[in-house]
Amino acid sequence: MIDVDIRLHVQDGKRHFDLSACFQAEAQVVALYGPSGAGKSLTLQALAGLLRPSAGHIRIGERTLFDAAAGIDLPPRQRKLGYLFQDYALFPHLSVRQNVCFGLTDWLRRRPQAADAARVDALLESFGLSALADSRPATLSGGQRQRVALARALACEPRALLLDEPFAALNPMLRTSLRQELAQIGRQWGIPMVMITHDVEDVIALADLAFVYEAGAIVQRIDLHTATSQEAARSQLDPSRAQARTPRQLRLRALLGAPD
Ligand SMILES: Nc1ncnc2c1ncn2[C@@H]1O[C@H](COP(=O)(O)OP(=O)(O)OP(=O)(O)O)[C@@H](O)[C@H]1O
Repeated sequence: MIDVDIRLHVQDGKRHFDLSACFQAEAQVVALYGPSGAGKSLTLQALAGLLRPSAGHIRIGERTLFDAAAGIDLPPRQRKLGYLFQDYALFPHLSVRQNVCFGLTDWLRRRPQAADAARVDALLESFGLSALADSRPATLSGGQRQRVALARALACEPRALLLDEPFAALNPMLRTSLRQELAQIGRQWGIPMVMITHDVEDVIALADLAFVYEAGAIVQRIDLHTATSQEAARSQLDPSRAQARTPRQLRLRALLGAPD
């Protein structure tokens, strides 16, 4: 269960932005969807503990990560969340294995402990990265880089994964296959995910629940499963509807305000 109710103000000189985001979700994959500049990334940064809201609370499962009234504000590391940045933010001078290990080591302890090293090996194996373990990010394809970033985000055994536009850096052909991969990873690891996206197809392919953002607020909640069954019934009643997209896709695209 993810329970978010936050107010946040950011300012840069004369430019400022107010966010008021409130959502509750009991779902494997939650999408934050909406136009550029609507406040999705600020929400994700607040969840991760990189930005401090002025009011409200953030709870994931039994844990309170932030509660302004109770004076609770866990530092990012203690929040136990994996963060996948839009451009993956891999360290160019480190190998694939060192990138995946990064959160498990520090300046004093440069090598992971045996149990951590075994988990990293298992992660590299399950992400198909073992043969690339000693390679640098610059020599990898976009899909391989995404997998390294995901493996790194999972290495610390997070309670939830935060994904900022996980497919933005990929070409359209790769997007389709990596959406399926990400869905499989979510099921396999049983980790809830909060995903930012601009792309309706990401929402349709992956999300259980979507929250639509507009100008710093959430204006709509869409349950993708309910939408699917309603549309299935509708298409049986009216099979003459457009063929180019499935009825489910059309219904969801309409809900999300996407062009046909
Ligand atoms: N530190 C800051 N100071 C002032 N304004 C900021 C700051 N950080 C973000 N903003 C503004 O807040 C608004 C929301 O930003 P945010 O990054 O959350 O949007 P977004 O919905 O994630 O957009 P995108 O989909 O393009 O990433 C934007 O107009 C942005 O310019």
